[in-house]
Amino acid sequence: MEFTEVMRYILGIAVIGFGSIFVQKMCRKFWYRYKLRNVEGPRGVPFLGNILQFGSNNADFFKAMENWCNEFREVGCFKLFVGFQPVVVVFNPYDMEKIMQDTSLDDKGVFYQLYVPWLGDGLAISKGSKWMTRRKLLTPSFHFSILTQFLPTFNDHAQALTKKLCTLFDGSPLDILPLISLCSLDITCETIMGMELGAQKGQGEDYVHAVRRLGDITVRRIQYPWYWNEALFHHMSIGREYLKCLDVVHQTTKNVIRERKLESQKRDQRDTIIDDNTLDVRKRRRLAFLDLLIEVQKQNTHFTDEGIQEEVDTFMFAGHDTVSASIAFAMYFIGRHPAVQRKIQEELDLVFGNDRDRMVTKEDLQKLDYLSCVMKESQRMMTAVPILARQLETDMNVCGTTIPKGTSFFIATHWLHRDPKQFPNPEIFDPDRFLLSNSKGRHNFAFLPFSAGHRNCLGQKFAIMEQKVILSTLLRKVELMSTQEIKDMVLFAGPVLRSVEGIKMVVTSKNVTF
Ligand code: HEM
Repeated sequence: MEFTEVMRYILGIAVIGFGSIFVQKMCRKFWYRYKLRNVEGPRGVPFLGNILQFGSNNADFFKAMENWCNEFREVGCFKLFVGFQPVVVVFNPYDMEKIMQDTSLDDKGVFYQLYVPWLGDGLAISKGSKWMTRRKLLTPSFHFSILTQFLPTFNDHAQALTKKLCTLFDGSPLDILPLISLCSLDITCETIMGMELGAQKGQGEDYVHAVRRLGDITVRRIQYPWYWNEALFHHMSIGREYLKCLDVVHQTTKNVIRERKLESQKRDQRDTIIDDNTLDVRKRRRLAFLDLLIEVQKQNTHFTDEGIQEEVDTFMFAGHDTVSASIAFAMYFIGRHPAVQRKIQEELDLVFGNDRDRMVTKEDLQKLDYLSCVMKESQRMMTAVPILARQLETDMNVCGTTIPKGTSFFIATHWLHRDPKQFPNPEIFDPDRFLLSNSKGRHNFAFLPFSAGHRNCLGQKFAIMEQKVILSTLLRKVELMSTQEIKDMVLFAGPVLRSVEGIKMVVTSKNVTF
């Protein structure tokens, strides 16, 4: 056979191959369109679905979601097509309850697969027996009584942050988020990984930046199927940037693991903490999260280095980016509402008296009720993880119809939290709506900043404790003022909620010494 004939032959096979895949996908899409005919949604175009309406960046996508959620507010759900993939966006409490309580709905789906190069098949992404075994293993490390052992670490880094904010700020508005991220990264590294990173002292900025870019780029990939193929993606400029960031992040976590393993070997030699082969709960509790994984690996050869790496990457990310966004937005709202700031101050005066330096104790945490309401209201207005995803493995009855298996859900908690039936005047910041007396009659699934059900946030108590310690330390020493209007904030999810211009604030020290 001549060369041109061979080429023609190969080309023919390729055309038939791609053609049949294309026809198959089109038939599948028509089938989904038929099955989802009772769910309203914006009109898309053939092949691309609604992709062209997503705009050219993550902020445009967020705005498009906002407009659609407003348009379909009455029904509380709508459908989209991301290329050939059918998606139902849900943001009403009734369907939320069904989704969150269905323990068989375990698959985070095609979109979360794009997080795998970064987070591996760790706790946030895995499913089935792998997820269940790991969740069972790790849950005791997040019990309230264990977390209170971290209070000295929370306090130390909260005080370092306060000092930094007081010295850096000179009366002009500055973006507070980068400083809070470094503080939160220090806390995550020390409490979860058992290692001092020194991010507030200048280490780790490259890690924080790389995590941000990985998040932004992954959300971008979710919107555009032409970024989904790994091999092709790695040859694009955005893909090359992604790989560089991946390297920074994985090198950082590998170093942490290496150091802790060395430490563990030394400990074994000293034969102090772990003195037999049974990891009973009491002993687990004395171990940092990463040390626990290392000890488990010693006794279970199936638990590989890769297994440790994916959990470390998951917790390093989940533990710092969400918390720092939540704290920064809470500071923003406090800075915009002087009356709220005064009320917090009164509560702090009651709990701490004139003592602006005292460490926050677990008893203090339980007394800071108004601060809790402020944190909740801030999470309602600016939901740190604004959209979650799932994929149906069996048909499910939601949105008043049967949604066929294979459909993805976008669980849009940011817009769930703006339901005027559950939160009258949802655009008004009002912490009092979370007072016990004002919460009566509200649907149990109307407020889900940490998700709910079996896949809820494992770090919820950790996050609340960290936020309370940082805010109550900070607000005893500084006054906050936000100059930015909320309506001027351009928001985007990457995957944690952020503002394009950062969160600009004026921080004024209350004439205190450090
Ligand atoms: C304010 C801070 C935080 C918020 C708003 C938040 C929110 C969430 C949400 C909404 C989910 C569900 C994600 C999904 O279903 O796709 C989740 C899962 C998770 N979060 Fe958090 N989170 C926070 C802090 C933390 C912290 C501090 C840690 C750990 C130290 C953590 C660890 C996790 C893990 C491991 C999962 C996956 C749980 C599973 O699937 O079993 N989170 N978080």
